[in-house]
Amino acid sequence: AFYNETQAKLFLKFYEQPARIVFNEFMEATWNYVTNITKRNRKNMFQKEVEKSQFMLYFGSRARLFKTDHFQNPDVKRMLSKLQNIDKSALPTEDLQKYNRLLTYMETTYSTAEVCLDEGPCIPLEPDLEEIMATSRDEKELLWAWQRWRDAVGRQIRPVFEHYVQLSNKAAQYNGYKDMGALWRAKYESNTLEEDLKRLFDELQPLYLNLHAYVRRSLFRYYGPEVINLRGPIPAHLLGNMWAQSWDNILDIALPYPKKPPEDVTKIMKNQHWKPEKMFQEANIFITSLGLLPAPSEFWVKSMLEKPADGREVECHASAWKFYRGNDVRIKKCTEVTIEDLLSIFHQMGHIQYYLQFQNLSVIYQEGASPAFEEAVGSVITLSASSHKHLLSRGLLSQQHQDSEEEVNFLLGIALEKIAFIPFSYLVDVFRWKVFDGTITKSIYNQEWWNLRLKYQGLCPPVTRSEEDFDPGAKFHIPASVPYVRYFLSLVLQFQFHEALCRASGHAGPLHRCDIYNSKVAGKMLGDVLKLGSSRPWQEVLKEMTGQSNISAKSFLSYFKPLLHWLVNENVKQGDILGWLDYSCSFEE
Ligand SMILES: C[C@H](NC(=O)O)C(=O)O
Ligand SMILES: [Zn+2]
Repeated sequence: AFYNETQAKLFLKFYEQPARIVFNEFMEATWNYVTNITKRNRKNMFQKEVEKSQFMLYFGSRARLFKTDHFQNPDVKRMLSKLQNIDKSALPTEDLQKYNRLLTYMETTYSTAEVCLDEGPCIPLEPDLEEIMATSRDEKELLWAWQRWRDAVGRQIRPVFEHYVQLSNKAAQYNGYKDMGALWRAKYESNTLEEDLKRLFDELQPLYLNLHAYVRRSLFRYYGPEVINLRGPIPAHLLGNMWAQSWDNILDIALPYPKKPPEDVTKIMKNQHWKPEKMFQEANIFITSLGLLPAPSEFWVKSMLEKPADGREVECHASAWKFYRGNDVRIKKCTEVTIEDLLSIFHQMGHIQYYLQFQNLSVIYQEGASPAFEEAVGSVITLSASSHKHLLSRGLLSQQHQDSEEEVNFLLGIALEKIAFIPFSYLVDVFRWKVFDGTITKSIYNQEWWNLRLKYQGLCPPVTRSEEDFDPGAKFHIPASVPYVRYFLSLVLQFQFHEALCRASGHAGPLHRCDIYNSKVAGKMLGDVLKLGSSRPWQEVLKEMTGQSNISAKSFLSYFKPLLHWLVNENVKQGDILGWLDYSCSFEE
């Protein structure tokens, strides 16, 4: 029996209140676990997870009973169709409980892993191993940290990951998708997603290839010809980051004009006795200067802004949380006083702002217009916050004027974060989509991961890898089953937003000098997007904001145009080739 539109409206109305209660209890239980990893908290989380899944199965299956073809109200149709995708909750109970155990085992293994020195202490990823990867310039020490982290995490996760893939695909099929990759891609409401991704990647390739060649030359000068092959890929442990996903920590090695080094903002923050709370207040000040909503008092009371000092095990990977109860929004982050963490806090506070802005919508619409929109909001604010003009105005820089060479140094610093991230953010889900659709079978997980790392990033493993290893498992989002292509799309989107907001704020001149701080016009433009949540297709939202209905790399390219010219000239001057004709690190015969 198919029900009519009036009954559909009642059904959706009836859904709201219980949904808020069930989701709130689930979020509280999950929060309690990740901020205090104990058996009891895990058991409670599993219990709440089952309850949430039963609730979603009840409503998701009934939502399929409505024939909406002749319905008049587009909202009712959109809400019913969103209700139908219940992800892993579609699994039979014992499969679901097994799946939840696998997921929690992988995520907790990652979050509690430590690397032990031969004699002496064991050190965790945050902050210790990340600090080594960011600041050590000793190739052997970098190799030690890089390899031991992968031994401690990737190898443990590999056997479980194979079962996770099977159960993920089973859940996807229950929801009517051929595999979990298809279910993840469906969130973008686009039947041209994969070609759009390929087009954007190709448009950005010249930027990446020129940056790669230039950084390879810089590393060659620093570490010498035994370590760097000027015609080959770059060893993955030398880029200032455990996953070589962003290279901003090796700006000192790659600085275009070393006689004009930029001021060290981290040092200035430490000299000014910045504390984590002040870093969050700084982001709040920026956001409220746009006329957007302040972080509510509950945020300051309930968030975990630092790694607890009481010995508790916590999940340190930074994330923003909503609890389906009005102003109860929180961030969990093991904050260190560094510029990198300050900018990461701007990113997380962008998620918080989205939650605050869409809280009056139906629960069904309380998410970003697309996962990429959610990621882009905080990052677009960070683009202004990291500008020379803004840091100067906030007393985090003292040098008034930036000459053209200093400006190249600045742009290279932003490029090491944003341009380096292009291929990494693209390949993580290219890998996982192939794993889910069966192209990459479990016997070749690691070699296929490194094939993609070579093909797209021009990186190679600094030591021989085998199928005992599972290097993708050493990156949070894989054991945590968090999709990643959202960050690639956000990279492009955040510059498209930035250009629109800068124009709205009355900015004139190069895009990289824009700071929308204090612009109520820009704030309103952004707020209007956030208030919509996922109630409208993201293409419509993008058109209203920027005038374009498709995601475009034009803004990204124009932001870095001055730098591309400089890089091309530099690479020609050095006689450097773009790309990596050779295919392996020098150590391999
Ligand atoms: C870019 C992505 N950010 C996040 O997870 O918050 C990462 O850390 O890899
Ligand atoms: Zn994010």
